[in-house]
Amino acid sequence: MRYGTNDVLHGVTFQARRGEVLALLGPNGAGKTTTIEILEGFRMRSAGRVEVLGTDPAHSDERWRARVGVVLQSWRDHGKWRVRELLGHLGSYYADYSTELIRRPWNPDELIAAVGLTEHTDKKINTLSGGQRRRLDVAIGIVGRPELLFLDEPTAGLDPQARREFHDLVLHLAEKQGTTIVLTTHDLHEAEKLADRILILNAGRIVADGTAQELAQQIAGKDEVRWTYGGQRFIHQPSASTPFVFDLFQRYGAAVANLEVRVSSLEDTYLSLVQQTESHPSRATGMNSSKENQEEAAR
Ligand SMILES: Nc1ncnc2c1ncn2[C@@H]1O[C@H](COP(=O)(O)OP(=O)(O)OP(=O)(O)O)[C@@H](O)[C@H]1O
Repeated sequence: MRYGTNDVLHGVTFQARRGEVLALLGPNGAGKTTTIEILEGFRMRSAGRVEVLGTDPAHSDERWRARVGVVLQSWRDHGKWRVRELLGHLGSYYADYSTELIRRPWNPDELIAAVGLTEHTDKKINTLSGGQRRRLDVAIGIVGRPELLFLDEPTAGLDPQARREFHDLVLHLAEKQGTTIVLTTHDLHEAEKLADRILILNAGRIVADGTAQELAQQIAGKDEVRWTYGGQRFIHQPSASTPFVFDLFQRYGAAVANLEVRVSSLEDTYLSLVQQTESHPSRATGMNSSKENQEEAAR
């Protein structure tokens, strides 16, 4: 993707599998929204090949659009409509695309309950709070029971309870309804909790691709063991913390006090990957762990 003379995506290559929750992480301006807008068919790419549900989104039709759900970063419209009225209306566009397997649209009352807006069914949209509005955005995105759902920072502005309910909804859609979900987020815990696979983008390049555990393994030796012995404080970063701690106790027994083992978190991995590729941009593709990407790099 190029804006004017500015290349903002460079060789971004990945695949989302059916029923998978894929999270795109990356600092501000990394290219997450641009990537998903290209996949949604909202933005024309400058070059490259894209296939979504078997179709190039740049040449998609209504039938394809009915199978895709989109929750944008912000969407302000229809302020005077009421919640149920708007969902009923938007849902009606999907009725023609109902199939034996996927009944479209989602019943408005069931959908409203699923996103936790039952108390606000008859409220005008411009009277909803920011978080209630975000729940409605999600309802609008899934009203057509999409096979593939794009969520751009879906939980920004949600309170902890709404966030948890939203997580349950995403897991339900993926596990029970087989919906493929591609989401962007700045919340690493959210990515870890929801995503089967995480892509980290930095400055328009994929710098990592794998499960949270695989990404953590790429940054080896980051566990931190802290303890005190004889009144002195020690900190060590062993390559494997369990044998290290075992050895520590074998040597010093109960004299080891205040023991803490801090296992490297996705946040550590993320920061480390982003910092490494900032100082050594050429390392970016080498950090890519997915098979497809390694094959792509080899080609
Ligand atoms: N319409 C546009 N014209 C020119 N440049 C753009 C346009 N939209 C985005 N960009 C640039 O493309 C790059 C990627 O932006 P994008 O919005 O995809 O990032 P992001 O990872 O989604 O960021 P954020 O986390 O802040 O939402 C940025 O450098 C941005 O300035």
